Amino acid sequence: MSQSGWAVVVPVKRLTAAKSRLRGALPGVPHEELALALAADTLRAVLACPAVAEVLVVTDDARVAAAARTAGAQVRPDEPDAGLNAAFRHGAAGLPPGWVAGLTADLPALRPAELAGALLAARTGQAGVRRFVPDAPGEGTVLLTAPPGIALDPRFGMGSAAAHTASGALPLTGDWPSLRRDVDTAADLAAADRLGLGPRTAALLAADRPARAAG
Ligand SMILES: Nc1nc2c(ncn2[C@@H]2O[C@H](COP(=O)(O)OP(=O)(O)OP(=O)(O)O)[C@@H](O)[C@H]2O)c(=O)[nH]1
Ligand SMILES: C=C(OP(=O)(O)O)C(=O)O
Repeated sequence: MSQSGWAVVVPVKRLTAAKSRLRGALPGVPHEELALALAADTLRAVLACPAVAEVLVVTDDARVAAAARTAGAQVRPDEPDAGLNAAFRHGAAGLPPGWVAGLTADLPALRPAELAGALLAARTGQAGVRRFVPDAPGEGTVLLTAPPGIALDPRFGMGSAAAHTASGALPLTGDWPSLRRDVDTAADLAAADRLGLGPRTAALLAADRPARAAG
């Protein structure tokens, strides 16, 4: 990895269990295909971001792992298999010293330039502190960053924006709608569609159109 580039840790749950709140959003598409497409479009954007030197996917899902490797990411097993924050810690622990970010894998509208903008803001703000980008509603977190020598210390989960603030991280409040648009529900997916979806998720929405029209 280059001295100046970011290492980005992206955990992805097993597709059979992932994105349960989204189940049924596309009635004509198997749920696992939708969960895979969300992650693949997220990874595509991260890998296309010029500020990113290395992408580390933490997953136990064989299809996600294969797609991630093909796209150019590294893959680590989901150890100790103790949830999202443990997966972030595991991924970050295997990285050389440097700027580290943790990003959720449910950002199918993500634009590389918006991620680059947030990562730049994280580096140019107050020195020595963790920074985070809240999700669109403002209660969750999509991106958490740590400077060299500072642990990522992830507090993702319900109410994570408040948890990250309480842990000493500072919010980044730039205009990055595609970064903030995580997809948990059918309404979120529609909002991401309005922003402009990545190609894998867009193709599934197009394929599902007859099923939705019939329903
Ligand atoms: N590796 C790994 N990734 C996880 C785990 N839990 C969540 N993630 C990932 O973290 C991101 C944000 O998680 P959530 O929005 O809670 O996703 P989710 O658990 O798949 O969704 P729901 O079932 O609807 O709660 C998604 O990209 C998930 O794939 C986990 O235990 N291990
Ligand atoms: C994981 C998070 O939430 P959600 O499950 O809503 O994506 C979070 O915002 O930290």
